[in-house]
Amino acid sequence: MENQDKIICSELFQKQRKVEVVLYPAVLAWKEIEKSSKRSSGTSESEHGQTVKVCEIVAVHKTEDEADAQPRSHPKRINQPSQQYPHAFTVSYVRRTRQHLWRCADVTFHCADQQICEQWVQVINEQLSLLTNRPKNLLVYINPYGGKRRGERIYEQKVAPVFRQAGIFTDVIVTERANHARDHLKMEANLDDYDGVVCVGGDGMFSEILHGLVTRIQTDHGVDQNQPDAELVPCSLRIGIIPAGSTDCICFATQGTNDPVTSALHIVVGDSQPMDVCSVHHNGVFLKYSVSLLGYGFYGDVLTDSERNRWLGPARYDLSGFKTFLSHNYYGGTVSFLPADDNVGHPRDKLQCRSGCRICQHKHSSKDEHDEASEEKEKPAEDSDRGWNVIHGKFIAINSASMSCACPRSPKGLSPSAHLADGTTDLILVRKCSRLDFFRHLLRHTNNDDQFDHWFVEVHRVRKFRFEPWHPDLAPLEDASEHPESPDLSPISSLQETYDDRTAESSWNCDGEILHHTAIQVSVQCQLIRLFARGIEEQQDAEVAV
Ligand SMILES: CCCCCCCCCCCCC/C=C/[C@@H](O)[C@H](COP(=O)(O)O)NC(=O)CCCCC
Ligand SMILES: Nc1ncnc2c1ncn2[C@@H]1O[C@H](COP(=O)(O)OP(=O)(O)O)[C@@H](O)[C@H]1O
Ligand SMILES: [Ca+2]
Repeated sequence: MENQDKIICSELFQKQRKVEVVLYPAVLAWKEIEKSSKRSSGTSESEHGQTVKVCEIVAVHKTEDEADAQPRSHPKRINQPSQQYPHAFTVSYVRRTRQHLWRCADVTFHCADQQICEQWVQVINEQLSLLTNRPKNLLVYINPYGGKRRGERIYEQKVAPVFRQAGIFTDVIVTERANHARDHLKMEANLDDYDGVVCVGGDGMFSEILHGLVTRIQTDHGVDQNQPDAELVPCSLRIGIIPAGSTDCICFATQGTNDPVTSALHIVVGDSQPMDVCSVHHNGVFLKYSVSLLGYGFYGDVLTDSERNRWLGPARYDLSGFKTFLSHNYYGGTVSFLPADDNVGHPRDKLQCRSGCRICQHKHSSKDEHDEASEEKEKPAEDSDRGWNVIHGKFIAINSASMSCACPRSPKGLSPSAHLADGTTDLILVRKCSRLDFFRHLLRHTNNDDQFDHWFVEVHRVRKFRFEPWHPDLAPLEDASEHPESPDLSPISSLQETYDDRTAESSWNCDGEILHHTAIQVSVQCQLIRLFARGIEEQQDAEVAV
């Protein structure tokens, strides 16, 4: 960096070392300039200094407390250089640790001159105030009931201190009932007062915030959500997720971890990650939005069963997962889908969506999308099915993953290469197969093997899809698509005897909420919302240059 780029440069004192500290427009850098004679480690002086991106500085403050201002390792020594440097300021910044975890680290610089100390604090604060993407006012909703019921404690102990340190003002609402947050956002909240909304809870709680916010924006703009082809208005407020639920898939899949402090820091630095939203309709009536999993069959049944055991907390999913696996139900139906264009890749191309993903950035301009939508509306009725594929079959699971759906149970997720903001969803069809085969498929969600590499699994990247369960009277007696060489070798097939796949229906799991209709039409709304996140960072991005 050139000399003229320097905003301020001083010789200061840090941990018994004299350092040259320089603030550039985008970077704070410090480097030892004089080897301390008192250093006991005997290690050679570091050639390279340390740097922190200005956009990752959380706060700077004058270190008022004497104890903080003095280096702590040698409190009794007199004639320490620290005595010549009685003034100090502390810079708090984002430090990356393992596995996408972020922590707030402090570095304290000591100076001889009070004015220089104050000048540093002022100049760094001025640089921070230029970062216009940082939120100043947030509306926080806490679900005290989700996950292990620790939402309030997590917020008070881990998140509120970080917001305070960063000077963020918050209005906090602890919900008193299901849909409290949704209704408040829809009808009461004065959205102009805030730069973002924070959700403390799991995927179900996120779904409440999503519905409240998206519905409010559409109402304010006179958009009718019941029209499946309506052009929805994107939300200007970003949403932050503090994970305090049972699966926390939306948080995990957008930042690589479900850690509350990491989430708080992504909010503080003002990250922005666009995200697709699926709109779900039944016969032209709006049902729900979904951002992660829409699952019929296995994941619908797991969710239905798990709600009866909510008292078990997150473990309810393990119990219900096991029971649902044993019951080995399958469901007849017809799936139709509109494939995505080739330029968004394929679910098996192993191109994972990461921070700054090129596929997501390549999204069609809004104009193109608008033209496409109008074109579709103008088509004559007999053409409206053009380009659609239709599959009839018996399915153990029909999953639509609009993002990877990575979570602690499955760190690579249901569709490891799904993208957060490409305007598509990955439609995974798991046909009727043996229990052992289905077990192998499930197991592959937890290791490096390809979960799509089975004869009974197919996956398509789509922009829209529809599902129609087989009507009992109209259902074909045999499904021609079944694999002839893979009979169900289940040792406990007696469990199946009373199960009639011609009449049975499952339910849809929509981001952890049950849908009350089985026949649905789904359409992906490209980049309808934005999160305080940046996608999962590649390992080299994660290293702070030193
Ligand atoms: C032999 C071991 C097999 C293990 C297979 C595990 C596969 C797990 C894939 C999980 C995908 C989860 C997708 C996200 C769903 C959530 O939206 C939903 C609600 O979350 P929350 O509100 O935080 O409770 N969670 C679920 O539906 C739970 C699915 C658990 C399945 C075992
Ligand atoms: N105060 C409350 N009392 C009861 N239920 C609530 C409350 N606030 C939110 N909910 C509901 O709790 C459900 C689960 O919330 P969530 O935070 O996703 O936890 P989990 O991940 O454990 O399912 C959601 O359906 C949400 O609507
Ligand atoms: Ca997507």
